[in-house]
Amino acid sequence: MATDSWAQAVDEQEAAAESIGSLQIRDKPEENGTVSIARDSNSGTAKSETEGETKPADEDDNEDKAAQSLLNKLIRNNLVNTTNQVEVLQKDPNSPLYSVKSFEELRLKPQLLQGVYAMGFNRPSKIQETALPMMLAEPPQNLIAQSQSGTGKTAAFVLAMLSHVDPNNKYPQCLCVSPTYELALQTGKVIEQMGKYYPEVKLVYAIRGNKLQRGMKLQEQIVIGTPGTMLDWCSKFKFIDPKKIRVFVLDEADVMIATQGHQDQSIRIQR
Ligand SMILES: Nc1ncnc2c1ncn2[C@@H]1O[C@H](COP(=O)(O)OP(=O)(O)OP(=O)(O)O)[C@@H](O)[C@H]1O
Repeated sequence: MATDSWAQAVDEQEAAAESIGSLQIRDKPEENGTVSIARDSNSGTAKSETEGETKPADEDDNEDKAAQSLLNKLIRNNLVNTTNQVEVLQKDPNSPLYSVKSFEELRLKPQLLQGVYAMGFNRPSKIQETALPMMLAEPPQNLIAQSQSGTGKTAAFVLAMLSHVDPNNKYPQCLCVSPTYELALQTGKVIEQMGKYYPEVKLVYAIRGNKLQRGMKLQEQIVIGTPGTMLDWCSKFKFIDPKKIRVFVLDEADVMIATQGHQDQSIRIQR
C-alpha cells in the first residue's frame, strides 16, 4: 500500500473498513479476524460480553462504535510496522503526532523506557507529550483526553498505569475499564508489551469467563476489564479493594457514557 502519508493511509483504511460494515464483526465472528485474534489471545474462548441479550438500538450503535474502534486498532497495528514514517510525522508541526519532547524528559522508570523503545517509539506523540506530564504527576491528576484515532492515547494511559504502580504492593492499584471484551484484550496486550521489562508488575483480566474463587484477593497490580465484571469484582465479590486504587482509566469514555448500562456501572466502580 502506498504510504506517503501515514495519516492518509490510516484514513483510507478506516474508510475501507466502514464500507465493509462493522456488523459483520458480531454477526459472523468465525469469519472475522477481529474475533479470531481475541480467541488467539484467550485460548479460543472469545465471546461477546453482551452476547445473547436483547439490547436497545442505541446500545447496538455504541457496540458498533466499540467494534469499529477495535477494527481501527487492528488495522493500525499492521500499518505501524515501520516507525520511520511516524518519526517523520512527529517532526511535522502540522501533524497530530508532532512532538518536541523526548521520553527521557518524562523521567520514566528505566524498565518502562526500555519497553517503550522496544515497541519502536522514539518520541512521544502530541497527546502523549501534553497528557503524560499530568498523568505521571504525583499524586496523579484527573484528566479527560480526547484526540484523533491512532494518536497514542492508549499508549499514554498504559504508560501512566505502569508508572504509578508499586510492584512491592501485591494488590490492585490501577483499574482500566473498556467497553468490550475484545478491546480489553487489545489494551492488555499493550500493557504486556510495554511492561515487558518490568515483570514484577502483573496484569489480570476482569472479563466474563475469568472465574475466580470466592473470597480470594487479587495480587495483580493492574486490572483491565469490562464494566459488568469489574463492578462484580469490586462490589459483589470484593476481589478488589477500591480504596487502594490510584489510577482509574475509562477507555473509550464516549462509548461508555453513551451506553446506559455501562455508564451506570462505570460510575459505580469509580465511586
Ligand atoms: N510515541 C509513539 N511513537 C510511535 N508509535 C506510537 C507512539 N504512540 C503510539 N504509537 C503506535 O501508534 C498506534 C496507535 O496508538 P494508540 O493505540 O495508543 O492510539 P489511540 O489514540 O489509543 O487510538 P484509538 O483512538 O483508536 O484508541 C499503535 O500502533 C501504537 O503502537
